[in-house]
Amino acid sequence: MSEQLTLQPIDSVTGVVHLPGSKSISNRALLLAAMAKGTTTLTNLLDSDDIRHMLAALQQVGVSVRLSADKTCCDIDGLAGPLRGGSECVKLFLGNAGTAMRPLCAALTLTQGMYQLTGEPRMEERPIGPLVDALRQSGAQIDYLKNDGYPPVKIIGSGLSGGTVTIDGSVSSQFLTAFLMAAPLAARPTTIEINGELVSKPYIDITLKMMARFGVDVENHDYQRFVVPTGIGYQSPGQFLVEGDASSASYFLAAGAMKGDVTVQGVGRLSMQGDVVFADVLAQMGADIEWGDDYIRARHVKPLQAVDLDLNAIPDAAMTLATVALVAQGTTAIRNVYNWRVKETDRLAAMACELRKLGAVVEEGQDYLLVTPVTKLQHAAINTYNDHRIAMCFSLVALTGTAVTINDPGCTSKTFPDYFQQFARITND
Ligand SMILES: O=C(O)C1=C[C@@H](OP(=O)(O)O)[C@@H](O)[C@H](O)C1
Ligand SMILES: C=C(OP(=O)(O)O)C(=O)O
Repeated sequence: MSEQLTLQPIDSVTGVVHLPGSKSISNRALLLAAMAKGTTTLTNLLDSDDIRHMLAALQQVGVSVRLSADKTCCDIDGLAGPLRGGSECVKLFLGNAGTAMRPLCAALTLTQGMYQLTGEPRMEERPIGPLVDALRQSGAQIDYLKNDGYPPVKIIGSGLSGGTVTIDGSVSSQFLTAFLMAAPLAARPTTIEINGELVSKPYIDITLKMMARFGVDVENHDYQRFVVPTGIGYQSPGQFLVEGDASSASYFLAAGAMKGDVTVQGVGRLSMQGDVVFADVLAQMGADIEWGDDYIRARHVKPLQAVDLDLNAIPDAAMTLATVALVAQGTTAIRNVYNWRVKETDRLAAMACELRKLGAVVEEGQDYLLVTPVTKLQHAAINTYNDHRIAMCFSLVALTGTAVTINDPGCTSKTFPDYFQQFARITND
């Protein structure tokens, strides 16, 4: 039987949490630094499974990386161009890291090598078809090794031609992010047209800001069309500080809003991550929120009220709202989150199932979740489906006056290996 962690009811939470580095920024920074001219020193790099997979893959394709003993500081000697393969087929295992699988799939088409990209069983159920379709329009040779539209894939690098391509933006923004980051090294400039409504838009802002930090400016025509120049190539910015992870911040901010006073250090009003607006959601519910340049403080000052929101822009932090809803007055609606179904697990089904075990009243729609609390929740053992965010979200149940058992708490290693230690540090019981 896998490990379990039982959290007893928590009276209140107080304290300051120094956030680990952002997953989204860490993996983008590593790949951009690898293709850039010059050496980049990354600080506050996240040390977690997703980043480990990206680092290992980069080392397998010719990138020299020097990691500090605590693995949060990293020097990367850029290749001043595409990654490198050998004459043999290189097998890259990428776990369940979407931010490694999708961007590397695009970047490796620029090389002259041959690669197989594989991952955990769940990765084989997470789509990659829209990205492969777009890359093929630019001349890439990619084959599916098992099921059409899904990893594992085989890439025969031969470069990207550039020109105009169309990409489906309705399932994951990571497909567009991946293409954008590869496009500056194509033979000609690329115009990317978006089919369907682009989801998770703020992640594209992260991509564009980071590409700009590495010297490449992309034209964004209202998230419908992007024009990427060639010929400039990526330039190392020298030093690059990775912001704290705004999705990881959501659990601590939620805890403060529910029952105490918590400050997260490492993200604030200057953040490039869309997920910081989760603090505005908490403010709308009645929490007192204070913004600094690189901190956010959340305080409970009165009972929280339910909200009804379209959270397509912040799919990861939106999950946190599902457990905050357990103490809000009224029915909380989390809308337009269809793509929860294609992430670490089917998150709409999983959240609905586990919230019901606690006694909450839940309606699961095709792309929404309605959560209505009950006066007294019941203790339950929460299945986490190998989904770090389910484990972290349900830790908040301990703030409702009910104990909660988290099955397989170690699954937080995807993005936040010591989450439960950090959570324990802010609890007063
Ligand atoms: O680009 C990124 O860094 C991410 C984009 C989002 O995915 P989708 O675009 O698939 O929603 C998010 O859920 C994921 O955790 C990280
Ligand atoms: C969806 C997530 O991960 P990935 O980067 O693998 O898509 C997540 O971290 O919630």
